[in-house]
Amino acid sequence: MKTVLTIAGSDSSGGAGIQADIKTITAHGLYAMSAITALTAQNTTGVYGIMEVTPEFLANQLDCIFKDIYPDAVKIGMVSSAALIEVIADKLKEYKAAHIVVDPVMVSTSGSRLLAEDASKTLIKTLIPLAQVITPNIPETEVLCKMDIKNAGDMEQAAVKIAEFTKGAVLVKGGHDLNDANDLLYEAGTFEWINGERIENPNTHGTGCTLSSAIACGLAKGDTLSDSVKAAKEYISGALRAGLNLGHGSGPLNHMFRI
Ligand SMILES: Nc1ncnc2c1ncn2[C@@H]1O[C@H](COP(=O)(O)OP(=O)(O)O)[C@@H](O)[C@H]1O
Ligand SMILES: Cc1ncc(COP(=O)(O)OP(=O)(O)O)c(N)n1
Repeated sequence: MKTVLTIAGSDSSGGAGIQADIKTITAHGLYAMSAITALTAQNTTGVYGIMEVTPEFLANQLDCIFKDIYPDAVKIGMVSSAALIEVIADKLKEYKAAHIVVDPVMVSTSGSRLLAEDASKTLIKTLIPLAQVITPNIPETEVLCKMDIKNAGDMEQAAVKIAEFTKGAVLVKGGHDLNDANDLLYEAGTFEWINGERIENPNTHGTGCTLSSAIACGLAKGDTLSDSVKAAKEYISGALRAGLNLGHGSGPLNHMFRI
């Protein structure tokens, strides 16, 4: 059985973070493992508290995983501090991890900062260059490339700029575009638009986490990046279309849509 490791934060409401990743990986028929970077007290209305693990404890989790069940792909989500980012980068290099997907989670859609302001530089310098693909949403892309994004042309320009300092591919996600849900994959100097119909559903909590772990599943199975992204996009659309109306805010996706 193929295995995927998620390194991310826990979402107590189960919609994003580690919980969304494990649901996604399991729904793809792969074996899910997790290294938790932080606990969040969170629900569909917002993030009300964050408690980080220590760098030593994160290192301990990663050693336990890599020495026993080697992951075929690794997805990285919320990592809130520079010290934790450095531990992850060191361990991924030590164990020669492959097929790394980095979702550069910075701020939740509900407006909470999930990455310390001073940690962005460490993320860019140490972790992002290890990734086969990074998956920023539009606000994260604006931070990474220091430009405003208003249209598809800006997304293309931003992807090229970001690829100058990442060694891998860039997937600029279009979920925050109010008209379309078109994502742009920039890989080895080539643009590929992966278009999607915008689904009218206010319950989009965890879309980014779900997309990145679904991409990791494709890569773990040996699919190309392009095919992995297309399949992940179909998975997101299915989970949004199936609908689920839980909580008082932006609720979670329906991962049971294929069952
Ligand atoms: N309403 C929607 N309809 C269809 N696809 C969506 C919708 N909202 C987000 N997506 C898709 O979900 C994925 C995650 O995108 P996005 O919401 O931008 O990320 P994040 O959760 O990191 O902010 C992307 O593939 C995006 O196109
Ligand atoms: C623990 C944790 N990790 C990540 C997020 C952000 O989730 P994401 O899917 O990127 O986007 P939103 O759910 O905020 O739209 C989170 N909230 N919690």
